[in-house]
Amino acid sequence: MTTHNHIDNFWVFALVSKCTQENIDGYHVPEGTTAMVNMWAIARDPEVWRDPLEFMPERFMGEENEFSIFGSDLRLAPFGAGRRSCPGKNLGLTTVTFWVAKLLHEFEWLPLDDGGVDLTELLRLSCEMANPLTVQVRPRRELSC
Ligand code: HEM
Repeated sequence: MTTHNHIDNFWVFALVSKCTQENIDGYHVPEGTTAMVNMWAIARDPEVWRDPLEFMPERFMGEENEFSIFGSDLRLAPFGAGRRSCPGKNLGLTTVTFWVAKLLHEFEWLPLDDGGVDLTELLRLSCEMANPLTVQVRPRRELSC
């Protein structure tokens, strides 16, 4: 199913998950339909996020701008939502900074060419790098086993 509007997508998800009706915003949704949330579109919608294309990490700070990572605020759902949301979210949240710090601390990351990092996107089921980043990784110290 395609939707003409990403806000619709937002609501389609909420309604389909209740499985109570077949006609949503003029679209016929047959029973058993798998509905995907278009997070890419939601994240770029100025009706959902102020200046969506601006790099503003502070938008996620403070109570006023706080979003729920636990699935009740679908503007951002890094761990999914609802009953099948990620059971590892607390482990992920508490350890992801550690893993990134560990990788930077233990290894030197060198580009394979001088082309820089190409952030061109390739939108599939998730948003991938169109040209994968290839790097050479060198341990910063002798590894002991
Ligand atoms: C930053 C780290 C992580 C992110 C961003 C992440 C994200 C996700 C997402 C988006 C889903 C799909 C949820 C849905 O279908 O609505 C998922 C499912 C799942 N995740 Fe994670 N995850 C992370 C870490 C982990 C960890 C550390 C574990 C286990 C130790 C884990 C175990 C699972 C499992 C078992 C599912 C399937 C749940 C189900 O289908 O009922 N995840 N995760």
